[in-house]
Amino acid sequence: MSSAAAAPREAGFDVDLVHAVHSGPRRFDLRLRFETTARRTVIYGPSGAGKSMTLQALAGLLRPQGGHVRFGGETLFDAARGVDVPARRRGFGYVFQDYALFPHLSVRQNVAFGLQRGWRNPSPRARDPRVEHWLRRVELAEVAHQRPAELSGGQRQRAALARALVQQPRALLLDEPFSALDPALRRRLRIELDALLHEVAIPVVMITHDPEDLAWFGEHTLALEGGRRVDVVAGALADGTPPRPGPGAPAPAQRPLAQP
Ligand SMILES: Nc1ncnc2c1ncn2[C@@H]1O[C@H](COP(=O)(O)OP(=O)(O)OP(=O)(O)O)[C@@H](O)[C@H]1O
Repeated sequence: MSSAAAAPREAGFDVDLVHAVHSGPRRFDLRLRFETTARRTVIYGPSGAGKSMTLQALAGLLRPQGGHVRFGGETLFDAARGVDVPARRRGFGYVFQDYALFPHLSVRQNVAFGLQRGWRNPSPRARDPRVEHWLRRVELAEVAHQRPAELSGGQRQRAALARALVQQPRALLLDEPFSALDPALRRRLRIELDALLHEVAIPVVMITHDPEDLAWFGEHTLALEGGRRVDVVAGALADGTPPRPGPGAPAPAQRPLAQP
């Protein structure tokens, strides 16, 4: 269904970030270089490591002071050459930590917003087949008329994913996708997300501080601390598979999309 599914398998990131921020006497320096062609890259580290800054730089939501961001050989940002492709034109889906759904819009309008070019609200009466497809796919068709406040935490996450995926992104950027959920729900939603990612088959970069996310999704892991890559963070390896398998996770092919 998506052009994203046709993305070349070798499509990957080549990233070199140099960025410093100051807050009073405190200074934080991000110096991060990595390349990945993995389907699932997890940037893992404690609070304040620079994970959000990194993800925002990939998305085009933050303009680093130096370095470059390339995807599939295309330069999206290059400080030296003055290249900075706007976020909208990078072709990435972004799911925010708190999902950033519009509270005054229905679920259907929120998903349709992913297709908008401007800031006008999508019509509540419009029925775009791409929107309807994703509402069905993430099992939100029944609640499509409801507002985000009337959804469960899991449904809100699925609405945010649908809004990101409806635009047929060539990669998906996930900011701590489970942190807003209680622990019992996290496991179920990891299974759901895993199944969805298998289906859309586009590269995913996830940032997290949760070792369980690493175990589930860390095909390629970058451990980050104090704005730098490190070899080990809380038992995770810096450049490869996490040290232990998922928590009794079934094989991917057996993982169903859980019911709401
Ligand atoms: N606009 C800013 N001004 C000053 N300092 C900032 C700014 N944005 C981020 N920082 C600092 O930069 C560092 C990295 O922030 P970042 O949000 O990337 O961390 P993180 O790893 O995503 O943390 P968390 O897991 O808590 O979200 C932190 O020390 C933060 O306080």
